Formats: sequence, C-alpha cells, structure tokens
Amino acid sequence: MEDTLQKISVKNLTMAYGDFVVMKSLNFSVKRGEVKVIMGGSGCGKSTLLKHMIGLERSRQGQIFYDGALFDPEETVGDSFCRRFGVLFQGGALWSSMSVAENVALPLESYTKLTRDEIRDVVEFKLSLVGLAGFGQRYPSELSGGMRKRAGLARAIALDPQILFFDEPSAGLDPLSSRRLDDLILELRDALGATVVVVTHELSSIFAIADSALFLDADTKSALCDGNPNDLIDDDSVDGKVRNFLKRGELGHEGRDPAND
Ligand SMILES: Nc1ncnc2c1ncn2[C@@H]1O[C@H](COP(=O)(O)OP(=O)(O)OP(=O)(O)O)[C@@H](O)[C@H]1O
Repeated sequence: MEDTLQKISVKNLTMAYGDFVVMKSLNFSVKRGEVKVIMGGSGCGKSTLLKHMIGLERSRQGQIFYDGALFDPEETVGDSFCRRFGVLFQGGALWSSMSVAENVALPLESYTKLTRDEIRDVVEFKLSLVGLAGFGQRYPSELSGGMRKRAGLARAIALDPQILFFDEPSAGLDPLSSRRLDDLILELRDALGATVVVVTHELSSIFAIADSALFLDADTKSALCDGNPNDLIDDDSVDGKVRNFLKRGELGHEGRDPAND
C-alpha cells in the first residue's frame, strides 16, 4: 500500500510518444489540498504529464497512485472518474450548441440521479461559484474568453471532484482576467477542499497560486526541482535553469523559455 497522506504519488513515470521519450522516471507527489504547479519551458512535457495523470495517455513505465491506490487508466470512463477528477482544458471545451447551463448540467444528467429541479439548482449554484450567476442561458459564443473558462470550470466542478486539473488556465486571457482566474482557483480549492494540479508557464500565476511547483526540463527529460517557487528562486542549491526561469518574472519577461537563450 502507498502512502495515503499523499493525494497523488507519481512513481518512476516514463512518458513517450513512439520512440520519442518526453520524460524519464519522474517521481513526485501532491499533498491533499495543495496547489501543485507543473512548470517548465515550451514543449518540455507539461500537458503530456497532465494527460497521463488523467488517463488520456498510457505511461511507458511507472505508476500513478491516487489516495494510495494504483490508478488504472482503463477506469477513466464512468462515474468514479468523473466524480474524482474535474478537468479544465485550455479553451474551456464547452459544447457550442448548448447553453452554458446545459453544458454544466451535462455531467449531472449523465452521472447522477438528481431530478431536473435539483440539477437546475446545482447548476445555478456552480455558476454562482465561478461568478456567472445569471449567465446560464447564454451560449458559449456569447461569452468572453475568461467567461468561457469560468463556464468550463463550473462544468468541471459540477460533480464536486476531489482533484481539479487545469491546462494553461491563463492562456489567451488578459492579465486581469488571468488574475481573477488564479483567485478563483484558490477559492474553489478552499470551497471544495480539492487538490489542484495546474499546468502553466505563466510566472505571475506560478507565484500567486503554487504551494509547490515541479519544474520539468526537456534537456535532461527530468524534473529539476519540486518546491515552493518563493523558496526555489533564492535557493542557491536549486538548478540555475530553474532560478533563471523563475526570475524572468522580476525582469518582466514572463513566459520566455530560458532554454532558448
Ligand atoms: N501526440 C503527440 N505525438 C507526438 N509527440 C507529441 C504529441 N504531443 C506532444 N508531443 C511532443 O511531446 C513534447 C511535449 O509536449 P507537451 O505538449 O506535453 O509540452 P508542453 O510542456 O505542454 O508545451 P507547451 O508549454 O508549449 O504547451 C513536445 O516535444 C511535443 O512536440
């Protein structure tokens, strides 16, 4: 049995596409209730790792444990998966032919036995949690990019998941909307008591939300460090590549990949 104090444990995970190895023997864990950021330069494997963690890709080697139990990607359909994981993909991934309320209602209709009225109440509540009360009848095309993400988030939390995954939540958002989404991520973590995994290379988000951050390095195909970004930035024992990446924020060059310098 694995350590159940950890919500997520990743052990010796090797990820590859065909012959191309993305990461070798990755080891890290995520504590219950923490916000873990997966960071690193473009193309290092952040989204690939997230896909492995939610079962969209199969590992070449290694295992992922949730609450100490081995994760079987074959189980990624159906009730237990949807209840455990809430995923917000980059564009919000809403159905354009459905209203926002219908989008949020979808997982409730599929995976619960709630009545229509109960579903309507839950949908209204989830929309209010993400600041979209009163927008349920709108269609995704009638929302701004930030609102679409929040609508996607309302759908992701429809079933009160224990773990929330975000893939580049700030992508395509102006700095203020991005900041609001960061605040919302923390509020939802507290409201749901959820554990949160966020893929991002946005320095402002990393410093705003991460309890700990894992830095993936494409050159060595490994994680160079795992810790609180505020500690990592001043720690001389931390790989210079990581500190350089984190210091880009102070220099006002967020998002640049130091590997390309
Ligand atoms: N389906 C795929 N087939 C083959 N190679 C892939 C596939 N998806 C990603 N890759 C490659 O795997 C590596 C990691 O990609 P990934 O999208 O995980 O990086 P990332 O860190 O999320 O990048 P970004 O920050 O630019 O989104 C890249 O070299 C990419 O070209």
